Amino acid sequence: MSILGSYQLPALVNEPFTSYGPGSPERAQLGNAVEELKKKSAVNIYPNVDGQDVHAGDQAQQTSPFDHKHVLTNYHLAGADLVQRAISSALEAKKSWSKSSLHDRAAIFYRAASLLQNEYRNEMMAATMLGQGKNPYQADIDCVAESIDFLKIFPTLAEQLYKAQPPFNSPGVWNRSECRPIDGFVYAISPFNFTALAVNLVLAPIIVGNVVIWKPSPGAILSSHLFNRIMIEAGLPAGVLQFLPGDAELVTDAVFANRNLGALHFTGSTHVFRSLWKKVGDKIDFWVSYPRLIGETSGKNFHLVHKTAKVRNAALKTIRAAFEYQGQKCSACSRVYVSKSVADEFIEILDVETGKLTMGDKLTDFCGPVINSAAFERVKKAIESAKNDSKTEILAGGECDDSVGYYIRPTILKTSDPNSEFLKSEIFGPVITIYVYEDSTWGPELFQLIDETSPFALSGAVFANDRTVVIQAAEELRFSAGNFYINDQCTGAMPGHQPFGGSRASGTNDKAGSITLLQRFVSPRTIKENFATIDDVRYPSNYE
Ligand SMILES: NC(=O)c1ccc[n+]([C@@H]2O[C@H](COP(=O)([O-])OP(=O)(O)OC[C@H]3O[C@@H](n4cnc5c(N)ncnc54)[C@H](O)[C@@H]3O)[C@@H](O)[C@H]2O)c1
Ligand SMILES: N[C@@H](CCC=O)C(=O)O
Repeated sequence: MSILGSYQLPALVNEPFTSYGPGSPERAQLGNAVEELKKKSAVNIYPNVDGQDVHAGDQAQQTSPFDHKHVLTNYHLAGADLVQRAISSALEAKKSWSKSSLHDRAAIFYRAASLLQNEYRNEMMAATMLGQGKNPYQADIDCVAESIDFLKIFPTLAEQLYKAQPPFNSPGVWNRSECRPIDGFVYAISPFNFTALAVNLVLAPIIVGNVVIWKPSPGAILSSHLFNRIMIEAGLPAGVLQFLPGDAELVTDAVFANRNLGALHFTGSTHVFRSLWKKVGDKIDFWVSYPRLIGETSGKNFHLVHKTAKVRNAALKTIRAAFEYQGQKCSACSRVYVSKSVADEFIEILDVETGKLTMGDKLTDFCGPVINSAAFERVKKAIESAKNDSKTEILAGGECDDSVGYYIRPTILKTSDPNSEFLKSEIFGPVITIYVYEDSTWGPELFQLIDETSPFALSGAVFANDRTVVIQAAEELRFSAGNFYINDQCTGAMPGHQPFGGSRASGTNDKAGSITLLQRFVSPRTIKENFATIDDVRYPSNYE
């Protein structure tokens, strides 16, 4: 549409969290939606290309981690030919999408936000809860609040990006800058654990005029499919977003067989991102341009508790950070360094309060299952190895039961070895490891230990009342975490509040839902227009 006005985008307002408290109408409505989904027979889901479902050949299933006999979806897998077709028509769709106005794109995003806020809220909540193993609170902050925030914030961020213009103009000259989408198409690969992260992965490129080939996670097919439907209903033109569930390697190899890859937008584990980086690097002469590689990956996030900390506050927030959503947040706290002077009190609170956490599939349960059998076996193996480690004791939890769902009790380990494997590697489950430090080691020795024990640098927190201590930790741990918290848990970053991402082995730190992320998806063009004419080739300095 022609723009015959200087439009202003609506002011940003965060989507509030819903309480789902006892007796609330929203709890009742959600309960109905969950029961309805439980009773429903498995939904057939297909790759969606140009807005149309494509009945592909092979199939797979998404089961509920609460009950692995409950098949939520039978989904069809995209083959290599379909991937090529999807890329070709996405590139065709890009011809008009890249020229559309930001306001028209924004209107689609706002419409999608409204659909998610209203018509689709409970369906999306049920899909995220049963599909990804979340309770109402964890699902709400993810598939409703954070997803809507992404839908609303991206147009505003794109507007800010577009507004950045060259500050200098010589007399008679007008310099302009335009944010073209990048060459080719964007390939987005999403993780299972956050519906909102899939939203971020596909929408960041789209708002600035790119087209996206999306391979959703097998652990989040239902919620991903629903989000794709919402975007279609909101008016996203056919071909701009191609939804391609399928075998991860097959789809990726088919995508990487096309020379027009403009960017990889990935969220998931470090080892997968590294393997993808290598594949792209190995074919550097093949690509039309230099594919941009954007990845937010794993973490080994810390809480550092000083002797001046409010101990109960630190312990309770540690429980939330470690065990909410069964520790399956990339930001989850998985190692705690606690001062010897307060360690007994801290551990006692941790132990007592963790023991009270309920686990199951009721709406009121605090903990649920881990996502699948592979995750269950991985976490169980880590707990087994803790049992056999002479320097590690299990203070709480450790019980694993996959008879119905993939349940693992929140587990607290304590190690006397500052270089323990349990302080280094990501387990990605409800397991936390405590290391008690001597108060005398506070300072460079302790900071170096925290900084260098693990290769990751995603999130971390310091708990202390003494301001000099807070300042010292914030300074000395500057490169140990991309998201740093003071007297708060190291999870729960919100778009527009605490843009999220980490460096080192944790990723390229482009920050989900931020202007720095959008910058990765534009290829600026500078335009200089000169209103003056010349009639002599020489400059004054050329005259004798
Ligand atoms: N830093 C962040 O913002 C962030 C956010 C969420 C999750 N994570 C990380 O993600 C991990 C958990 O998520 P996950 O289990 O979905 O991760 P994952 O790496 O197993 O899978 C992520 C995506 O990659 C795909 N994939 C897997 N193997 C592939 C291959 N060989 N080629 C191409 N694609 C492949 C999967 O199908 C999925 O879509 C954890 O390590 C967590 O820390 C990081
Ligand atoms: N924004 C979320 C990201 C979690 C990643 O899996 C958090 O900070 O907890």
